[in-house]
Amino acid sequence: MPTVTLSLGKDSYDVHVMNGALDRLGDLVHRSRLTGHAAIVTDTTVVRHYGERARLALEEAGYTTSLHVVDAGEQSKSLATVETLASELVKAGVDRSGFIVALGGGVVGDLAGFTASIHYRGIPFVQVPTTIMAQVDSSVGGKTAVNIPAGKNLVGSFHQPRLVVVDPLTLTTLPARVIREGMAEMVKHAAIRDAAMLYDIRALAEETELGFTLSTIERLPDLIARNIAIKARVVEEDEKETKDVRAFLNFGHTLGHGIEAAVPYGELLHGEVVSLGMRAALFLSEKYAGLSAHASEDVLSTLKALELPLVLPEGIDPATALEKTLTDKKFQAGMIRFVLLGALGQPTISDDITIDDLKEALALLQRPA
Ligand SMILES: NC(=O)c1ccc[n+]([C@@H]2O[C@H](COP(=O)([O-])OP(=O)(O)OC[C@H]3O[C@@H](n4cnc5c(N)ncnc54)[C@H](O)[C@@H]3O)[C@@H](O)[C@H]2O)c1
Ligand SMILES: O=C(O)C(=O)C[C@@H](O)[C@H](O)[C@H](O)COP(=O)(O)O
Ligand SMILES: [Zn+2]
Repeated sequence: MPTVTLSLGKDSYDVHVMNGALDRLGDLVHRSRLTGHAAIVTDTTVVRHYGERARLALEEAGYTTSLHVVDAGEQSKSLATVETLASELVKAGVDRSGFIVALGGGVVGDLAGFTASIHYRGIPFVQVPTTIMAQVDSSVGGKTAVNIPAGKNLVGSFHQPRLVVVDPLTLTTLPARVIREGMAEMVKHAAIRDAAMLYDIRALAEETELGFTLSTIERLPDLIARNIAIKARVVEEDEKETKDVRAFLNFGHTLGHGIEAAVPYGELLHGEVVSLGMRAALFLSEKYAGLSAHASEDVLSTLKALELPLVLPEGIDPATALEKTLTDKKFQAGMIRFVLLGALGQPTISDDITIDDLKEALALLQRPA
């Protein structure tokens, strides 16, 4: 099975990618030397598909388990859910020798990871991602967070998982919209580190007509592992985002997060706003960083092949999106740190983007691509 190792000193861990890995979860967890009670955190949709299999795999390896189910969707990434979950963990008898297993998409991973980072001042957790978004991006790297009304991911922590177990076969039950939005982060990885991958993503989009068949899934582990490796190398270089390297993973996210927070959380999926944010960032990259129109088109055509949004949906007020963008974490000392591309695979960070530039980019998003 492809295994990607994140080398982060005492916080190093493996990401195993294998069709069927879910049924080997107990064994893999055991090999990572975790002991104690396994508290499985999942959502109302994922529990129906994979809850029992995860529980069984852990119990067969000798773990006691409990199941903690939150509502499916972005609205569960909240401080209120953290409090409910933490109370449930206490009630279930999860003590400091226990650990959390985050079984689900990026919402469950971010929420469960954040809870693990503060519960009893920190317990270990394992990521078992079940969406493309979570398998190629959110389960790796240790960023955990919840949203608050002021903005996306504004309350969070860095807490690396002890282990990540990726089973691409779990993607067979994903709705097409969730597949598409997850692949936006693959496009991001391609844009910042691996331009050739744009062709593979387009081929996959055409071949599957956006629903994964079993024969496609057979080929997914390599593509997923390639994305994880891109992210792993960036995280190893700049784990806590202090060196202007990890911020590259935020390509398309600054305006994206503003747009995401401009409507009730969950109305637009994360990958959808990253698609919009990437169109805006490509425009600003052409204007300020010398990105060629041809390179820009390469990325845009991939987003189009995935049928991801490139125009602001009706009902999104650009002024609200701008206001929410101005509270993004990338603002420091009143200046926005914006990720641009000088060329495909060559991201840079600019401090020169002004509010007028952001307004111009939002105006662009109201015109057809
Ligand atoms: N921490 C990070 O580095 C990082 C990176 C990228 C995204 N994120 C966060 O991830 C979140 C988005 O994650 P997401 O796109 O996975 O959304 P999600 O977790 O809400 O999952 C999308 C939907 O798919 C359902 N689902 C999950 N797995 C399924 C399966 N196998 N079969 C059927 N249905 C399934 C879920 O119940 C949900 O309704 C956002 O909050 C975003 O901010 C975090
Ligand atoms: O891991 C990272 O670093 C990323 O930026 C990955 C992003 O895809 C992800 O959406 C992340 O949660 C955004 O981080 P934030 O610090 O902007 O909240
Ligand atoms: Zn993201």
